[in-house]
Amino acid sequence: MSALFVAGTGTDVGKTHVACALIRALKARGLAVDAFKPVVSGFDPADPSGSDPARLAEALGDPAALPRISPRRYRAPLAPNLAARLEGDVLRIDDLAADCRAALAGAHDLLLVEGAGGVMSPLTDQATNLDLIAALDLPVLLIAGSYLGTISHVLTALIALRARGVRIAAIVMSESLDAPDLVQTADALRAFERETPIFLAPRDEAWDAGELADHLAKGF
Ligand SMILES: Nc1ncnc2c1ncn2[C@@H]1O[C@H](COP(=O)(O)OP(=O)(O)OP(=O)(O)O)[C@@H](O)[C@H]1O
Ligand SMILES: C[C@H](N)[C@H](N)CCCCCC(=O)O
Ligand SMILES: [Mg+2]
Repeated sequence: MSALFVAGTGTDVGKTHVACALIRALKARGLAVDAFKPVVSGFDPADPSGSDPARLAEALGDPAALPRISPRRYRAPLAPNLAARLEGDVLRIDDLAADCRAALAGAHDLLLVEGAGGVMSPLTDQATNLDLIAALDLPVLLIAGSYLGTISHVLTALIALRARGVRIAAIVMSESLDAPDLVQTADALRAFERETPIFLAPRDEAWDAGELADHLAKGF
């Protein structure tokens, strides 16, 4: 195992939620897991508790890891390049890729790299999450919601990823609020996507990512 890029079909679909559950499941299986989110926006330094890096750090069991997990943290809840510019920073894809490569060089069985927004969301003024995924040549764990409309978003993301030769390790459909039936939606997606395994993440306190962890532990 080495690293997975946790990409979303959009923002707020469940990337961090699934990544945290996967971290817990892999740690429970004795694997050395780490996480990295190259840039986070919507980050409140006065109250970082609900932020992506804080949640990832908590799942790792290392709350002090927050600044290491996300070295580039911006306040505005906007695309990273816009949020950074409001604070006088200009994000460059080469810098983000270099940060990710440094994290990849760390000691772990598996590193989860979480993007920002969806596959085609901008990270810089000229580069998207997909450009970073391609630059790093990482396989993707694609996270989708289960809201009405998600099937188009998943299939579109898959086309974009495959157009750049990106390998997809698995798809996780994370149950959205006020959404149609999760199982029915996943079955409807499977009718169009037969190549990649699709795992469900129901909105259930008892759910854990054990099945996904076991699948990934076999290699991807
Ligand atoms: N399966 C689920 N069960 C319970 N809560 C969920 C589930 N999926 C997502 N959520 C909740 O939905 C919200 C958005 O999820 P999350 O923060 O993981 O999205 P994201 O894709 O990481 O967003 P961003 O693009 O900001 O990184 C969070 O409050 C999260 O806890
Ligand atoms: C602030 C939010 N939670 C994410 N971190 C950033 C989402 C950027 C989406 C950009 C876009 O695709 O329009
Ligand atoms: Mg997130």
